[in-house]
Amino acid sequence: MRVLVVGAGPAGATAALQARELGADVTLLEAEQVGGTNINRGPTPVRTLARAARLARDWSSWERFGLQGPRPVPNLDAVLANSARVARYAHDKKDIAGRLRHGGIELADHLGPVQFTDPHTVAAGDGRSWYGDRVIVAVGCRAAPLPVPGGELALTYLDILTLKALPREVAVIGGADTGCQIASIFADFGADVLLVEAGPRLVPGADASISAALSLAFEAKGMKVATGTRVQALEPGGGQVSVRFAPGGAVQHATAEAVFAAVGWPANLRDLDLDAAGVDSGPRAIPVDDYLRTNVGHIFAAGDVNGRTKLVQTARLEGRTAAWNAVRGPSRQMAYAAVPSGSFTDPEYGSVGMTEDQAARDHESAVGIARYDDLVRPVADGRPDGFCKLIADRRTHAILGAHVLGEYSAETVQVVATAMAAGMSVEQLAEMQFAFPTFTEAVSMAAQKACRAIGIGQFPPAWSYLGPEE
Ligand SMILES: Cc1cc2nc3c(=O)[nH]c(=O)nc-3n(C[C@H](O)[C@H](O)[C@H](O)COP(=O)(O)OP(=O)(O)OC[C@H]3O[C@@H](n4cnc5c(N)ncnc54)[C@H](O)[C@@H]3O)c2cc1C
Ligand SMILES: NC(=O)c1ccc[n+]([C@@H]2O[C@H](COP(=O)([O-])OP(=O)(O)OC[C@H]3O[C@@H](n4cnc5c(N)ncnc54)[C@H](O)[C@@H]3O)[C@@H](O)[C@H]2O)c1
Repeated sequence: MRVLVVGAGPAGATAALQARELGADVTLLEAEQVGGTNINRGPTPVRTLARAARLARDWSSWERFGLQGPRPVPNLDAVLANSARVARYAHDKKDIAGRLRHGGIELADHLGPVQFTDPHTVAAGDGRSWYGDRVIVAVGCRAAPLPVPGGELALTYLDILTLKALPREVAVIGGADTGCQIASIFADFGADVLLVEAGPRLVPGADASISAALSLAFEAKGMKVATGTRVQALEPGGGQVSVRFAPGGAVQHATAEAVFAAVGWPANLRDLDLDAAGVDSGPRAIPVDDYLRTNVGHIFAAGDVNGRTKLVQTARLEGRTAAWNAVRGPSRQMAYAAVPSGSFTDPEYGSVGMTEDQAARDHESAVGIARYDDLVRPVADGRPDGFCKLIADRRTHAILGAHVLGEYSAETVQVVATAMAAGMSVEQLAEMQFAFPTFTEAVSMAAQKACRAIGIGQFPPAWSYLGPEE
């Protein structure tokens, strides 16, 4: 069997490896460089940048720890070179392309966008074409343009990696995961930051408690946050960009040296010519069934392109699942109940499973909240602002979700994700030992509190908790 995989990000590269492992002849076609958004442009270099910004900001806490010294000054060229170094690591040190080829996968990269010419054939601009008995589309997404007058003046996350100087005033439009990340990085580098989100709260898909706490934390470090207001226009003037928006209905103009838009993440469908393959798509994604099949049975769509969850870890698992179903027939379904995710904003946030509002729709739920300042480690590390909220079903005691704001959020929710995947009950989680002193102890405390709310388990208040019980 011949399997064609289009796009070599985490979804496509994993799909190719899995299909090859199952014995298929595999061709992997990539417009640019193996690694996709993940390694080349998005999480990997931007996370490295966030680390530099965070180190710069940590200077403000030195005094509390009895340390003295001048404020560090970012050398932007060196900061960006380090981000590029980490992104290159996967290519230079791990040699992903070499390993794919060594594993027997025919890899054709730097092709420019390829397109369908019929339901089994994909062609590149140089005239070459490839046949597949099965085709896995894994072309990912891109930053949406800002659809307002002057929208072309806005930069995107891609432009951060080629900046020539750190802007002193930054406006970020779109306050979901990408926008919050960009805003937080520039704030930590010392810029004045305005963050504008059309929805009623930052990160509209997050648990409401995370959105509220994140807004407060951003404002506490000097950022301006405007929610419930859509940017209406951008205008140039005097080397700056003026941003028009209308919080509460009254029109306001803010100026910034640099404006970044993070207003959506539609799929890379433009160049694919899906019509030639008979594949139905919406404007932003290719719909798939639980086996990741499109409406055309032998064509699958994995990763961001199918619009389900837009995360690296899901892209990888969807790549494996699509390849399995392509080679062995539709026998593996995707499940999304325990997908952990986390941001590298300052403060970080992370989540897994249902939000409290979602849980309340179908469950009689109980909530346990552990505050970071009730634990030793966050206080010792000078990061006492944060919490872990754990949601459980009162009747079945199943763990429904967890939401964490503060240091190491993504690592902390991973513990809960593992417990959920293992089918543990909330009391089993509450009985577990957690290493001391760690941030993950928040999970233990939140689970014990959820048990107390349900009325199970007879847990005493944690011995180190000295304040009044809520
Ligand atoms: C700034 C930023 C930060 C992020 N941070 C995180 C994070 O911390 N954690 C997380 O889990 N996720 C994060 N994400 C999301 C993550 O990058 C994506 O979910 C992930 O990369 C999706 O993998 P994919 O394989 O579906 O697509 P991609 O990684 O986008 O790969 C798709 C590949 O297809 C290629 N391609 C496109 N069109 C064609 C064509 N016509 N022909 C051939 N090839 C084509 C592209 O060149 C690309 O290499 C972040 C995204 C951004 C933008
Ligand atoms: N750390 C992570 O895991 C991470 C980081 C970045 C992105 N991602 C993923 O990538 C995907 C894309 O995220 P994203 O944040 O780029 O896009 P998004 O589509 O999730 O959010 C875009 C935001 O822009 C707002 N918006 C749209 N038009 C606006 C306007 N005119 N004015 C003000 N606000 C406006 C929307 O209300 C929305 O909240 C998401 O699924 C996300 O989970 C993950």
